[in-house]
Amino acid sequence: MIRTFDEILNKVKCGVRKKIAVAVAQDEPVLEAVRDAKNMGLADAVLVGDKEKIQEIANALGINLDDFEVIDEKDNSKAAMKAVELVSTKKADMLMKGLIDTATFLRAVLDKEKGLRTGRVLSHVAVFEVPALQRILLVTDAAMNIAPDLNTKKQILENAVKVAHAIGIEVPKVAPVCAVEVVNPDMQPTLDAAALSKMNDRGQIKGCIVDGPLAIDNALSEEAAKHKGIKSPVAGQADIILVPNIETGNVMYKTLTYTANAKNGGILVGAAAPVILTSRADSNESKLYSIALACLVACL
Ligand SMILES: CCCC(=O)OP(=O)(O)O
Repeated sequence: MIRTFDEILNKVKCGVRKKIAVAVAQDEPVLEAVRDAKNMGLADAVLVGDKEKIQEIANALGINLDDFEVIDEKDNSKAAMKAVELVSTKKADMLMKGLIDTATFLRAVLDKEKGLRTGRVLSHVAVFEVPALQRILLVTDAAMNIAPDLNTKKQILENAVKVAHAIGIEVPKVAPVCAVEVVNPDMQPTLDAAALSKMNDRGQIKGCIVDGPLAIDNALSEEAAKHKGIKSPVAGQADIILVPNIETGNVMYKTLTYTANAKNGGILVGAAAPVILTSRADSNESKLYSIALACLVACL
């Protein structure tokens, strides 16, 4: 069983160094992460952003910019578009969000002409190493889909299963979480959770075990499930938490990061290339883990 990001980093051995296009690269943790990814042989990077600021930060960190291509673009929207274009024209293999808000970054990713749309649902998959848990935990979707319907949730779930498989979780257990563990016709997420579970039973969703609705306590804790008398193949053992909406996902992401001492990484799946997407406030370590996840998915 995969328990740590160190194990995930050790798995990234597909041989070919990837190239990352970083949108708005003038940020300390971003530059530290791309430096470390380069030193570890994972990836090279093209840095798009304010060249003077990038140089200033690189000097302070002792990073030699000769090791990186730098494209000067001071406007954040244009820098994001330029980085996306590098990926869509195959000059880079993957895209990375730098010091730019998620909405502006995603506008470039979704640009109809130059963006990275594929026709599939794009969704965010966050991966956590939580000290209180004995396993790696995936949470989806904390950043992209605002209020997904059943069909979108199915595809979000499938994107997360793909990442779980890449990490080495062979048959991930998926908990579509809600506020209650029973189907309540007045609570749409419970209806969707039940439908996703039945779709999994009938082979419409493959490569995983889905069971819900579950609440977050009995998805994560066997004791809580036992105490509430819930019998489920997923209860207490969930590898993937499928949240009902972006608010739940984003709050869970930041709560785990800031109060549970969790390590995290995150990527967007379903685009024409892997997209490294963390919070601006996440650490350099978190951004490095996200690069590793993107490399793993790119090797599929
Ligand atoms: C995956 C989290 C996305 C997010 O909330 O980013 P920001 O904190 O930079 O807005």
